[in-house]
Amino acid sequence: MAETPVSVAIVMGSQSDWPTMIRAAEMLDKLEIAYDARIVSAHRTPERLVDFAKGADGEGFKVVIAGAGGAAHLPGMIASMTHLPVLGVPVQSKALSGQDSLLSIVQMPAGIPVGTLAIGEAGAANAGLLAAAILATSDEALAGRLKAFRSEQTASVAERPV
Ligand SMILES: Nc1c(C(=O)O)ncn1[C@@H]1O[C@H](COP(=O)(O)O)[C@@H](O)[C@H]1O
Repeated sequence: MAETPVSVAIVMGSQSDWPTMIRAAEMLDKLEIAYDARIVSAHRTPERLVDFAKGADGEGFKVVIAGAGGAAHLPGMIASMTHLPVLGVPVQSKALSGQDSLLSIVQMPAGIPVGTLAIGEAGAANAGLLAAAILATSDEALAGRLKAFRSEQTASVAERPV
């Protein structure tokens, strides 16, 4: 059987971002999308960042999910070096509760977009779902799994709280 191509890269600025970014990974697992998770930092590993961003297309990735906290330059720097869609997840920082992460990711200059999600775990989960939605535009089986996920979610919401 042919191996599933690894179509999503999940990158994060630090190991400490993983408890947030694992929510994206869990969503991709649920939808049977193969991914590779890596630590890449614009600040601490600049050469790794350049190699990753310039090589992402060649590696076969179709979507990049990039999470970072604080002075979160990672998603924008990746976006500057690849034409692949980049989904930015603002990781909740201790000092400013992720407001810093959000503003540094969302305020991109026109010309280099980063699709910015909400702060924290909900944003990471939605980044996984948005990556799935992008891939589903050219993958009918995945579109079916995404629709099934939505239906199950709808069915799981009770009509009354008690
Ligand atoms: N924002 C960035 C970048 C970057 O943007 O390249 N690299 C690391 N970081 C962030 O620094 C925070 C603290 O990192 P540590 O916990 O390792 O001190 C993390 O949320 C990480 O994403």
